[in-house]
Amino acid sequence: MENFIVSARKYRPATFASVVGQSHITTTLKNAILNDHLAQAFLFCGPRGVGKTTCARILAKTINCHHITSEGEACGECESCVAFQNNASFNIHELDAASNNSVEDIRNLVEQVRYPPQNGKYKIYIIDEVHMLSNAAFNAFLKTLEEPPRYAIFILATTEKHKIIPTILSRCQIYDFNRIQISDIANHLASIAEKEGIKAEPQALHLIAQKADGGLRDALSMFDLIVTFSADNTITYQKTIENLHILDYDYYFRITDCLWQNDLSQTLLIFDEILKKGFDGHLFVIGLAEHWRNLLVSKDTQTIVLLQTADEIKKRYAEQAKNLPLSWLISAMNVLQQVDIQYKNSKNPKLLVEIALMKIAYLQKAIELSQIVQNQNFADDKKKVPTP
Ligand SMILES: Nc1ncnc2c1ncn2[C@@H]1O[C@H](COP(=O)(O)OP(=O)(O)OP(=O)(O)O)[C@@H](O)[C@H]1O
Ligand SMILES: [Zn+2]
Repeated sequence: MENFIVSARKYRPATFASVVGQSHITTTLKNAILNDHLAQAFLFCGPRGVGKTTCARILAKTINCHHITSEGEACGECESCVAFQNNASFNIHELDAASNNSVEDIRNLVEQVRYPPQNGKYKIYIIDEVHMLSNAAFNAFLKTLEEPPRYAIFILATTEKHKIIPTILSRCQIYDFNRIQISDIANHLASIAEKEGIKAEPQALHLIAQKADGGLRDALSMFDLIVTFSADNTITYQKTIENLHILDYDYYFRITDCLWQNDLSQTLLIFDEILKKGFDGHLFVIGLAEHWRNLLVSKDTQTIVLLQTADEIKKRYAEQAKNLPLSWLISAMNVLQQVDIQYKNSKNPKLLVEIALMKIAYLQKAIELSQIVQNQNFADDKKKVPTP
């Protein structure tokens, strides 16, 4: 049987151009390479799995390439590039500071820095999770970082920039990596699915992208998980919600319809069904609030761009949003927001949500009633004879 290679490894970008969603960084790096304006110490900051190590490796490969392209990319064919691609280059050293954070580990690294590269121009040292280095290790490293030999380049990476001491920060050029946009992740997954001959429903890929919360590595792991469970090489919406234990959008659409139509009993039954399926009540409240936020942005042709979901679902949002007045949506969201705040301290959170749903189910009646009262008062005022 063919060995299964996880997608995150198989599809690690080999060029700056194939890095998703970090063009502010890749463009700057390419320009620095083309203008021969490289810093000697970089700090790559940002959430997990967004391309920090990937960019560090591409940078390492590119600056040692013998035929850098006019776009600032490595040629991928020269001796140095081939060595990098086969993990056989002596010019790249990676240290995971999460597990090698002692003074000894850093001393070994500093010792290596003294030897110039035998082939190629630069030796690159990538120190991942650099915030995990012990204080003593940091101090042992500072001197080297301050006066590195000309051929040495350090790329420090961290998910927790605030833990990096100012003396290190001030010596590095700092690059902040973004969380990757849902649509960019979904498109990337779609292109991988195509290469792998996997049929994937766009809605399913959007769902994975949403759940990944901006991290491409996490998105790829979820993608692999669903493929593994799928006997027929397909990724459907249904399989995705089951595997990732996500509440089906359909519940939010249905409960919103019931609430708007004052159908309290159906609303409570749906909520009960959701809890019985093992979903958390608080997550349901947050999910419903998000659903209404999506309805709100769908009401306006300008804000609809803020709706990051598959086209099919977009149509459904637009359809539901059409029937719901803005005033109702805003009042309903206010009620829900109170539940969100009170949920954690409530002794009976289920009842808290039920009461909120009851209030919302009668919101329209309350709005109508207050309008009737207002109109009545207005009519009464008009009838009043002004006092002389
Ligand atoms: N921006 C991106 N574009 C394309 N693929 C990406 C990107 N970010 C992450 N990946 C995928 O996720 C894998 C892991 O990414 P990488 O190791 O570069 O993340 P990282 O930001 O260094 O994460 P960590 O902080 O956990 O070390 C890559 O092999 C690649 O498949
Ligand atoms: Zn090359």
